[in-house]
Amino acid sequence: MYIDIKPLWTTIKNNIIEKISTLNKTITLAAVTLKPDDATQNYLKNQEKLAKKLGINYSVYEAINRNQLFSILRELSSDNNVHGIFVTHPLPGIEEMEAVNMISPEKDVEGRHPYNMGMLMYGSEFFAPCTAEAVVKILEDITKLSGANVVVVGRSTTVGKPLAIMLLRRDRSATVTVCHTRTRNLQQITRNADIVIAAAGKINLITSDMVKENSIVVDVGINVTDNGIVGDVNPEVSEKALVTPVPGGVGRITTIILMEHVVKAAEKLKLT
Ligand SMILES: NC(=O)C1=CN([C@@H]2O[C@H](COP(=O)(O)OP(=O)(O)OC[C@H]3O[C@@H](n4cnc5c(N)ncnc54)[C@H](OP(=O)(O)O)[C@@H]3O)[C@@H](O)[C@H]2O)C=CC1
Ligand SMILES: Nc1nc(=O)c2c([nH]1)NC[C@@H]1CN(c3ccc(C(=O)N[C@@H](CCC(=O)O)C(=O)O)cc3)C=[N+]21
Repeated sequence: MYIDIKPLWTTIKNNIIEKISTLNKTITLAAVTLKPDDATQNYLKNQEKLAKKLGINYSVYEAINRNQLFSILRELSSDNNVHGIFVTHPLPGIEEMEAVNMISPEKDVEGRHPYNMGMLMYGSEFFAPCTAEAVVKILEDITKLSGANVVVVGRSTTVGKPLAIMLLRRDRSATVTVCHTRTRNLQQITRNADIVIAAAGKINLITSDMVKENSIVVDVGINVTDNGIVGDVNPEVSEKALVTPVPGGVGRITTIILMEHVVKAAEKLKLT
């Protein structure tokens, strides 16, 4: 079966609309990219669509090299009219920590600056990485995490690693296993999981024989094919487990959470 994420999406959207109306000012999100891959281009397109729908001012800045990328990030960080800065991952040929370090932590709506990452380690999730937050919100909506065996496939700094940290937080207390390309016997590990989170970017990585009957499978993958967007989870898994769809799953919640974070940044910046 597939999980319907629409109710969660609508709740977050309504919360955003209410906050925007009380703020009563133009909210601005700036997206910064360099050599965007297909999944990134899809995300930027969806960000633009949603920002427009919510009345959030939105622009994309495409840098052509490292110097230009860094100067754009510095300029946006000191621009009082900009509330949130989003920088795409991957950034080919660029040391990512150096790039995210240029963003003012108060505008770092994806929680990627070392300050916000450090806060996350202490359990403070003011700006948690949006996809990790999306996965946690989806799971908290449908299941009990305490003591659950959760397997995260993928260890990126944007998704897998922060997600593992968030699932470990005392009020969630999942038992977390993180897998990657050097993991041996992935199938054996995922078969024992109550919850599998696929965040690898590999089509059909998770097949039916790899999951337990009636488990939950969260598909984070966004793979662009000639026939549209597909995730990391083979569709046959939905006959055995409860699965989040792609499209219309984690990606949709991620995008609305990004907008929620921009509104939070605008609220906070107003006070300071
Ligand atoms: N739905 C959404 O909102 C979002 C979707 N995405 C999508 O999720 C996917 C992952 O994104 P991201 O984390 O940024 O990607 P990265 O490429 O940065 O990381 C991928 C991770 O998956 C691991 N991996 C890759 N192949 C395998 C495999 N065969 N077996 C086990 N582990 C594997 C890699 O291992 P190793 O470290 O060993 O290389 C790595 O840790 C992409 O498709 C991306 O487009 C990303 C963000 C948000
Ligand atoms: N710093 C950074 N953070 C990210 O979170 C990040 C990134 N870089 N780089 C690229 C990947 C990919 N990604 C997507 C998120 C949502 C959709 C999304 O909402 N997609 C629609 C697809 C709709 C369609 O076009 O069919 C859906 O899933 O319903 C897509 C892709 C975030 N990523």
